[in-house]
Amino acid sequence: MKVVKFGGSSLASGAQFQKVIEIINADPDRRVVVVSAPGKRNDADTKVTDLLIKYAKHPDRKTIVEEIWARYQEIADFFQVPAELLQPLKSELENLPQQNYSNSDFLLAAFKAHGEKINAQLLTIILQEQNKPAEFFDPEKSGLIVTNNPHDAHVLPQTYDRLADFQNPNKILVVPGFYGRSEDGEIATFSRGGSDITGAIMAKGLHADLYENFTDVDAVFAVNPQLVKNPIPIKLMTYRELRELSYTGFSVFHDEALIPTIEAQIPINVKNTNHPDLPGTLVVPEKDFKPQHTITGVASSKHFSALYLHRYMLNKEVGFTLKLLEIFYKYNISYEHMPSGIDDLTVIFDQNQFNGDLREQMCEEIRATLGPDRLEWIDDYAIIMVVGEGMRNKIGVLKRIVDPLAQANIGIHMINQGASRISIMLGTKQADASTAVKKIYQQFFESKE
Ligand SMILES: Nc1ncnc2c1ncn2[C@@H]1O[C@H](COP(=O)(O)OP(=O)(O)O)[C@@H](O)[C@H]1O
Ligand SMILES: N[C@@H](CC(=O)OP(=O)(O)O)C(=O)O
Repeated sequence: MKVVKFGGSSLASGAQFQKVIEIINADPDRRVVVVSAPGKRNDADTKVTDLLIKYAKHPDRKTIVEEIWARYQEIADFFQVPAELLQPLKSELENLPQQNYSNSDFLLAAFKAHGEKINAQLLTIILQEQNKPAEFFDPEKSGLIVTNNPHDAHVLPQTYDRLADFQNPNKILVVPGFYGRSEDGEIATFSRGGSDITGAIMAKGLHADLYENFTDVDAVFAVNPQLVKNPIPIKLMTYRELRELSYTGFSVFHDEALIPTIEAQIPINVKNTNHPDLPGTLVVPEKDFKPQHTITGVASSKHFSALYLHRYMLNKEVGFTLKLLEIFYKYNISYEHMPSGIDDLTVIFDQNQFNGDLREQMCEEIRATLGPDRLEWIDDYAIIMVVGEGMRNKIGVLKRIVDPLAQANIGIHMINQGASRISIMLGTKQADASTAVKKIYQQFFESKE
């Protein structure tokens, strides 16, 4: 059995829905279909999820509801869905402001989730009208239970016990991606792009043989195709390679979605809805992989800040890092990386965690508690990740990475090699990140060296 997930770009219009239905029909093993909300039809378009966020903020603006509904109506018209079958979906959208929510964050989460919920119900209706045994899977009623974080929920283990009950070889289960029911009974979404996570949860919970993730590109490429024209497609890669690259900017697959598939050792096939006959990218466990290139891919992410701390004899001081981590814990801040020297420590954070004067307060407490000789906050921080199982045991890889950066006059603030045996992480200024990625890609995939 295969779980298939279709991203927003694959479901952005009636014509795209038609391709999706052909893909489902082409393989009887495709029995669990996870859908995103309608995405962009062109560069100037707006994703339905973003329209729903606007709607949540201005629930009395009729024009926004009309704009959202028009997206679904266009799809329904393409398939000539009878109006009476659509009315309940339209009412569900219109009645969102009248429902009860425990606070404004859960209200926003519920509005966002309805992009997927209405799309899944619509696809179910269209398939049923075509005499297919489609059934809507309701994450709230069916027990896709997640933590109480309204916009960054995580699946809870009890979900997997319940999902096993949904195995049915005679049905096509249509599942809205992106959300679940929180422990307290409200809708909570995963982080943006999180329908990939739902697909992975369903694949693990229903013991799929393969998780097919359909999107709008032919494969996962060795570099973001928005940075380099026609980059080489990756045919085969490992879970951990994709996880490191997704984490650092390969937005084609959500980094958290790797976890359930790794736990269940289910291969992932990233494919293009517009060219379903192409093989796409197959993501597999390390045991099934033999590297073809020294590096598999290179990515960058620019949303980081760094805290630099200097204190002589740091290496001899028992409990320094413990106290620092306690302060992060108190302020509910997670950190991404912590490279250190004998008297120095750099802590790299996701910038998006710091609102208002939180950063100032936290730094003040660090000063007061730890008395560093120097404390510096660096807002302009990007991370470049060079990833490849093939880098292990190869001599001179670091030289090949840093040479083109030196030639391009790009300063490197940090290098972290060894923690993850299959990646080298570099810190640069945000303005240098894209050029650095292009130069590294050229070095490994275009130069003859
Ligand atoms: N290395 C990469 N390989 C392929 N696509 C990438 C890569 N890095 C970023 N992307 C972007 O990811 C996009 C697909 O992801 P996304 O927009 O989330 O699709 P979907 O709507 O299917 O969920 C592509 O259109 C591409 O611009
Ligand atoms: N619709 C949600 C979830 C999602 O996964 O979307 P997409 O498959 O279009 O990336 C979002 O925009 O974040």
